Amino acid sequence: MQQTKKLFLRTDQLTIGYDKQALPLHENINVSVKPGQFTCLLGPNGAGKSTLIKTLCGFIKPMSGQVWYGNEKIERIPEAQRAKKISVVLTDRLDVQNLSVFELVALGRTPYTGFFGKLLPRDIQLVYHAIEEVGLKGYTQKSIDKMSDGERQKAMIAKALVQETPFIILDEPAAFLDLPAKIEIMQLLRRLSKEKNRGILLSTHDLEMALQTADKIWLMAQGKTLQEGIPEDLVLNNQFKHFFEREGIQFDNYTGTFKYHKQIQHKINLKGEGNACNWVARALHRIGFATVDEGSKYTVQIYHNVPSQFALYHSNKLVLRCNTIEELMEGVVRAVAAKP
Ligand SMILES: Nc1ncnc2c1ncn2[C@@H]1O[C@H](COP(=O)(O)OP(=O)(O)OP(=O)(O)O)[C@@H](O)[C@H]1O
Repeated sequence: MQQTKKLFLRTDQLTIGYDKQALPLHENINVSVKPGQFTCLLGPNGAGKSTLIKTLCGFIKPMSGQVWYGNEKIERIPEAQRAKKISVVLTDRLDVQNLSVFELVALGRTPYTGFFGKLLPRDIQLVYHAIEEVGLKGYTQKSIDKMSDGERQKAMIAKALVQETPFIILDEPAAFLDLPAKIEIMQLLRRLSKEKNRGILLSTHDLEMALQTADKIWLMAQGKTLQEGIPEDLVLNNQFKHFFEREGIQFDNYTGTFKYHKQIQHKINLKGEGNACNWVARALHRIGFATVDEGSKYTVQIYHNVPSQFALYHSNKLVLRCNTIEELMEGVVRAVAAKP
C-alpha cells in the first residue's frame, strides 16, 4: 500500500491563485490521482479549473501548500524529469501547421530523445502504436491543420501517450467537439487509463458525461471547498445540486440530469405507458403542463399498435386522434385556449 501511494499525484493543503495581494481562488485543496484512475474536474466558468490544472503541472506556483508527485514536490523536479512524469494537453489550439500526425505525436518522445534527437526504432514503434491506439491509423502522414478538431485532439492524446508518463492531465479535451466526438474522446481516455494504468485527470463542463465515465469527480466552485468523490456519492449527497443549481435550473438527483424550471400553467391527465408516454409527458412539461393521473378535464391517452396512437379527450369526449406528438401538442394548446 505504502509502495503504491508513492506513485500518487496529490496535493497537500494546496492554495491556488495568481496575485499574492489578492484573495486566493481556492484554499486547502487535498486531492489525489492514482495510476489507472480516471478523474474529471467539474466546475462552472471561472471556477479555477485551468488554474488548478496549471498548478498541478507546475506551470503556476502554489500560493501555499504543495503538489507532490510520489515523494517529490513538483517544483523540485527538474523540467526534463517532469516531462517523464506528467504529460499535459492544454485547451489552446496548437500552432502546428505543416506537421504531420506522425511528426506531432513523435514530439511526445522529446523527453527521451531531446528536441532535435533522433528517433530510435523503439520510439518509431511507440509512435505508430499510439496513433493506432487512438484510432488514427491511416492518418499518419496527414497534415494536422487539415484534420477535424476531434481528430486533432486524438493526435494530441497519442502525443501524450508516447510520452510514457504515469499521469496525463488534460484541460477541456472535448471542448470543441460535437457530442459523438466528445463521447469517443471520453471513452478513449477512460479505456487508456485502465489499459495503460495511467492516472488521467481532465477538466470538463460535461457533467452528464463525467457522471457516466469518471472513477472520481472533483467538484469546484468559487467560494466553496473542493469536493472529491465517486459520481454516485456526490449525486446522492446532493453535492451536484449544491454546486450547479441556479435560478431556473434544477439538478434531478434521480436521472443525474439538469432540468429547466418551467412555468406550470395547467394540469392534464396522462394515461398510457412505455416510451411514447414518456416523450408525450416531456412534450407536455415543455409547454407548461403538469401531468397527473386524474383531476383534470383534459386527458391524453396513449394507445399502442394502432395507427393514430395519441388521443385527447375533454370530459371523456374525444377531441382529437393523431399520429404525432406535434399534432397532439397543437391540439392540446388549441383545446385549452378555447375551454380552459
Ligand atoms: N493569468 C491570470 N492572471 C490573473 N487571473 C487569472 C489568470 N488566468 C485566469 N485568471 C482568473 O482566475 C479565475 C479562474 O480562472 P480559470 O481559467 O482557472 O477558471 P476555469 O474554471 O478554468 O474557467 P472556464 O471554465 O471558463 O475555462 C478567473 O476569475 C480568471 O479571470
